[in-house]
Amino acid sequence: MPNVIELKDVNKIYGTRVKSQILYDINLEIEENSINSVVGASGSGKTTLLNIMGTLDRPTSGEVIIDGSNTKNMAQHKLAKLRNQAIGFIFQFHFLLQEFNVFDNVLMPSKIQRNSRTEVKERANRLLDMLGLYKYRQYNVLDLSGGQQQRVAIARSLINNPKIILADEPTGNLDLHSSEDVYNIFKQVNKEYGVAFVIVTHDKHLAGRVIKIQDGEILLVSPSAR
Ligand SMILES: Nc1ncnc2c1ncn2[C@@H]1O[C@H](COP(=O)(O)OP(=O)(O)OP(=O)(O)O)[C@@H](O)[C@H]1O
Repeated sequence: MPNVIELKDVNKIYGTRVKSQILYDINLEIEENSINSVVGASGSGKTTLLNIMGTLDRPTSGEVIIDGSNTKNMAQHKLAKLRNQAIGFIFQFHFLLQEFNVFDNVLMPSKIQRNSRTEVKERANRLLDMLGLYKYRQYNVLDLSGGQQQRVAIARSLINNPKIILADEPTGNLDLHSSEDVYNIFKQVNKEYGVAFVIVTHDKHLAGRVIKIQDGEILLVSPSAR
């Protein structure tokens, strides 16, 4: 299987005067169509790692290759385009726009791309249908439950047909039932759309290959459970 993300000798140091190294020599490959869970104690560097994988943050040294493109010397606007095309993001707090309805929130990341409007709208409807949200299309996002709001965020992350979804504690704010719902949706999306998932989680709901981080280093990588 080709890799959709490759990290080569990635180090991350925060601070200029007082330096604090957060990641040490990370080498990691994320295969197309795979599910990966990133676990580790609080402060071990999980979010930093995910942000670097998503090109939201740059490593201090090392290389990040996204879908075959090395991002090391990539101009900011090219990087933004690659990120928007290849990666969908899901966060613990969904960051939905409260002044827009469900449908428009799902469409939001597609505004930057030059895709056909009709196609994008059809895709949004299909995703909302798959996620059991079609009848809420016109609702204001504030009128939905926490679990439903997170499902809107999942639909939004899929609108540009990404190869990769990066999810940072996507169920951190949800009850057990809604959390199970989210993981089942991830498995379904992975199967139907072939999207690779990297999920930072504290949950017992580990899915797929487990990547354990300790003090900024990869402690172990389990084989894929699939
Ligand atoms: N922008 C920043 N500047 C300086 N230090 C930072 C910055 N972002 C994160 N850190 C530090 O890096 C370390 C790792 O943080 P990170 O958020 O990656 O950990 P985490 O494993 O995701 O933790 P948690 O499970 O609590 O979310 C922490 O000590 C944090 O304080």
